[in-house]
Amino acid sequence: MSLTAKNLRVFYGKRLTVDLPDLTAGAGEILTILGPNGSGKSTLLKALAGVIPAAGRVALQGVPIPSGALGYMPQDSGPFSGLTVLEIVLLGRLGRLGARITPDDLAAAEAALDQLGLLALADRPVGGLSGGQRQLVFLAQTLIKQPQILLLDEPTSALDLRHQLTVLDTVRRITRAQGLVTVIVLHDLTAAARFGDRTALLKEGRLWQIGPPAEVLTPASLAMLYGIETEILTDSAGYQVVVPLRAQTLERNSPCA
Ligand SMILES: Nc1ncnc2c1ncn2[C@@H]1O[C@H](COP(=O)(O)OP(=O)(O)OP(=O)(O)O)[C@@H](O)[C@H]1O
Repeated sequence: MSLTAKNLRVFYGKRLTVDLPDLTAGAGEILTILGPNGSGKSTLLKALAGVIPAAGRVALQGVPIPSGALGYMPQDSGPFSGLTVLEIVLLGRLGRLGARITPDDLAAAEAALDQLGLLALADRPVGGLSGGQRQLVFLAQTLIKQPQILLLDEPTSALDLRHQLTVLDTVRRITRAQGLVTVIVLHDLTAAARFGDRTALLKEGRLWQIGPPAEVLTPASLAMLYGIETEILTDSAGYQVVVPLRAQTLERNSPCA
């Protein structure tokens, strides 16, 4: 099973924001998407998820992605209702919920909450949670869909270090065990090196480099992409650790300037 995108192009007005001739991600693989602010990462993920208009073709095994096969977690999951954590997570099964919630639905929701350490919050209104807790709740909602394709936009941006590890470990375990195609937008280069099988570097909406993290996350590529000097170390498990040393001066015409 593989996810393919061919000639994917997204325009905001007249501006070509994402232009990707060819991108493939395989089953059991985690593809991380990296790039500076404004380089088009979220737009690419939205186009893959089909939530914004895009030219080109996105397919799972050669056919359009069935909606039930897709688990997409956007960067912002608000606005927040008065629904409880359990209710929000159950909404992830909306496509399968019948006229009533079955014991299976409840068991699946509780298992997803338990997996992310959220069971104690089950009856709390989601609007009263911290940003990190809400991020975990919406991840649980995405996972309970049991999708074949997992598209996660900065899923750990609000999380403390323990929860970052828990979430990325969980996502990796599920990806491997269930043969999911997982695409994650991240800003954390070290996390991308540790949890990604391949890394795609986006530059001004184009796929600038793609490959195993050890090949694409080099001081030279990071200097060109982000305008930073870095040192790349290796941790005791053999993963790269990217240490930012200093930033070069931003150019006036950089995408985020
Ligand atoms: N709805 C929109 N309408 C018009 N332009 C948009 C819209 N959303 C994003 N853009 C622009 O498209 C470009 C890419 O935005 P996108 O959010 O995809 O970048 P990103 O790489 O995810 O950035 P970040 O790292 O800051 O989240 C930016 O220049 C942004 O200003």
